[in-house]
Amino acid sequence: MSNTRQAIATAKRLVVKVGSTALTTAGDGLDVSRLDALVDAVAARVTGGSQLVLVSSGAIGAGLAPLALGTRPRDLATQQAAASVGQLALAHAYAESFGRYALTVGQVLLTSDDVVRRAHYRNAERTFSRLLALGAVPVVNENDTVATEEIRFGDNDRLAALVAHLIGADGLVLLSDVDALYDGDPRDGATRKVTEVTGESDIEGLTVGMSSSGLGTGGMVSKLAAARTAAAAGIPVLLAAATEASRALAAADVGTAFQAAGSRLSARRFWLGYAAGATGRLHLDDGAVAAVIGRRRSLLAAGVTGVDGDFQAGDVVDLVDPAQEVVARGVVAFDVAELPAMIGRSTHDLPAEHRREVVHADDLVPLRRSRSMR
Ligand SMILES: Nc1ncnc2c1ncn2[C@@H]1O[C@H](COP(=O)(O)OP(=O)(O)O)[C@@H](O)[C@H]1O
Ligand SMILES: N[C@@H](CCC(=O)OP(=O)(O)O)C(=O)O
Repeated sequence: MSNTRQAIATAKRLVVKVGSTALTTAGDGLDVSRLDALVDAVAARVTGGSQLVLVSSGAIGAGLAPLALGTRPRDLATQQAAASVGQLALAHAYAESFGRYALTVGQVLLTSDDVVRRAHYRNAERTFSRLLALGAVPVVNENDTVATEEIRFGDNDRLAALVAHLIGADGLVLLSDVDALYDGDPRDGATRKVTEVTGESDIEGLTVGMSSSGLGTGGMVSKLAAARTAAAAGIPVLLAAATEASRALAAADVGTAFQAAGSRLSARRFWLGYAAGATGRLHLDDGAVAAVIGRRRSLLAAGVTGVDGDFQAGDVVDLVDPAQEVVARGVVAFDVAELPAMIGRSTHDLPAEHRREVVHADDLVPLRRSRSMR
């Protein structure tokens, strides 16, 4: 049994995310028997003393049949209408199902603003901690009915990773219709199951694709990204089939386990690296990349080769290497209009009011993949 599976089996605080494909079918909408089976597994952990947040997709899928929509709509307005109908059905089904165990559920519908803006992030944190302290099971989804194309998370895998860090979870379980990560899309024939991911070398060269069902959104791409985000932030992750939820929550040898990086990122650094929205980009030369990523130094104007976007001092920006890969994120100390006159110049050549770091090391989170997973 891996350490990761053991950590999840004994986690005191846990986030479990279930995908649309595990709960709904296009023709029939919500499948209450599958939902009940999931709740059986989850309720066992809660009655056993764990605090658990359930992130559940399925609102759009559950709204299709009642609205006589045959397949998942492509346009946002119809998706929002389906989610409006489906979320009610979903919340009702969860309340009934957890009720079998005398457990109370609380619905939490989040938009990306609730985590992207730091003050809202803290507010969401308080809501979760109060609900958990009161013994309720928070059931989370994106607030699809009001989310516009621009502000959407779009996939609940990322939302689940963000919530896991937000509540200080000791584990994240991603449940889907597929039972593990494979080295290629299992629909394409012979593939090898990946059971343990301990670092980048375990996922290099994998072919990771989109959803097969037409109901799910991000496919394995978003699951892998979410698993890596959580693991990099110090949270062990297990990806498994929803039909094996009980076993997955009890350390059985199922699914793909993602080992957590040694240390847990602080709430502020996690928010900065993974939750905040970047409003611009700073382009770095190789020397600056080495200083910022390798030696964890502040970014100086001398190593910046270009800027784009529309940002002000205090905003979050992406730091991009010469190959255009985002290697870090940080809080920029200057407005976009101030930087063109400064870039490429040594700090001592700059006027006194500009003689400081462009991004201070304390406000910078490296994202480049190294031996550990980021
Ligand atoms: N390398 C891979 N390993 C496993 N599944 C993959 C891979 N590439 C693509 N997939 C597809 O991803 C799907 C799961 O994603 P999705 O349908 O979005 O699930 P959910 O609704 O649970 O979020 C699987 O059904 C599978 O067809
Ligand atoms: N918020 C949407 C689901 C979005 C989503 O991520 O779906 P999935 O890929 O099935 O987890 C809904 O409830 O229909």
